[in-house]
This record gives sequence, C-alpha cells and structure tokens, in this order.
Amino acid sequence: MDAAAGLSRSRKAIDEIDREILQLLARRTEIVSDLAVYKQALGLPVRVPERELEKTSGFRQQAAALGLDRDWAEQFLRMIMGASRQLQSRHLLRCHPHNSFKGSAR
Ligand SMILES: C=C(O[C@@H]1C=C(C(=O)O)C=C[C@H]1O)C(=O)O
Repeated sequence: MDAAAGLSRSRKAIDEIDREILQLLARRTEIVSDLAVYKQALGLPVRVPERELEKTSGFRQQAAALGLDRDWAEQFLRMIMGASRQLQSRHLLRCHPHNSFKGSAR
C-alpha cells in the first residue's frame, strides 16, 4: 500500500475508534443517570473518594499494562468522573431544587 492510501486507511480507522469511544461514553453516562436515582433512594453522596481512589489506581495499572502513559490515563479518568459527578448533582438538584447536598460535584 502506498503512503497516501495508508494515511487514508489509518484516518478511517481512527474515526471509527473515536466513534466507538463516544458510544462507550454515552453508555457510561446512561448508567450514571440510573446510578444517580439509586443513590438518591439510598441517601448516598455523589462523591465517593475511596471508590475514585480505587478506580484511579486500577485504571493506572491497566493503562500501563496496555503500554499507555499512566498519568495521561489518570487525567482522562478524572475528567470522566468529574462529568459523572456533575450529572449526578444535576439530577439531585432537579429532584430537590431547594436543598444543598453534602456530596458536591467537586
Ligand atoms: C459513579 C459513582 O459516583 C461518583 C463518580 C464515579 C465515577 O464516575 O466513576 C465514581 C465514584 C463517585 O465519586 C459511584 O459512586 O460509583
């Protein structure tokens, strides 16, 4: 395959992977929405630092095993978890607009 065809094929493969990443993020977001309902029913806080620590440590190890930079992987996960907390906080705020919650998004 010549270089131009290789470039085009690589870009198509990247586009497909990026689409899959978005689909997975959308799936995670749907599950976080369900989880927010369960947490609210159980009176649990949005932020669970020990779970985040456990997840971060596991994610770093998995990233390294795949040849990825652990610090970059951790930043990526932190961004995803931050969005997840914001979504949960918005859910709680919609259900209880006059309350403030101890489990904040930050
Ligand atoms: C999803 C949860 O809520 C928060 C967000 C997390 C995440 O997005 O992975 C992890 C822990 C919590 O701080 C949870 O409690 O499991």
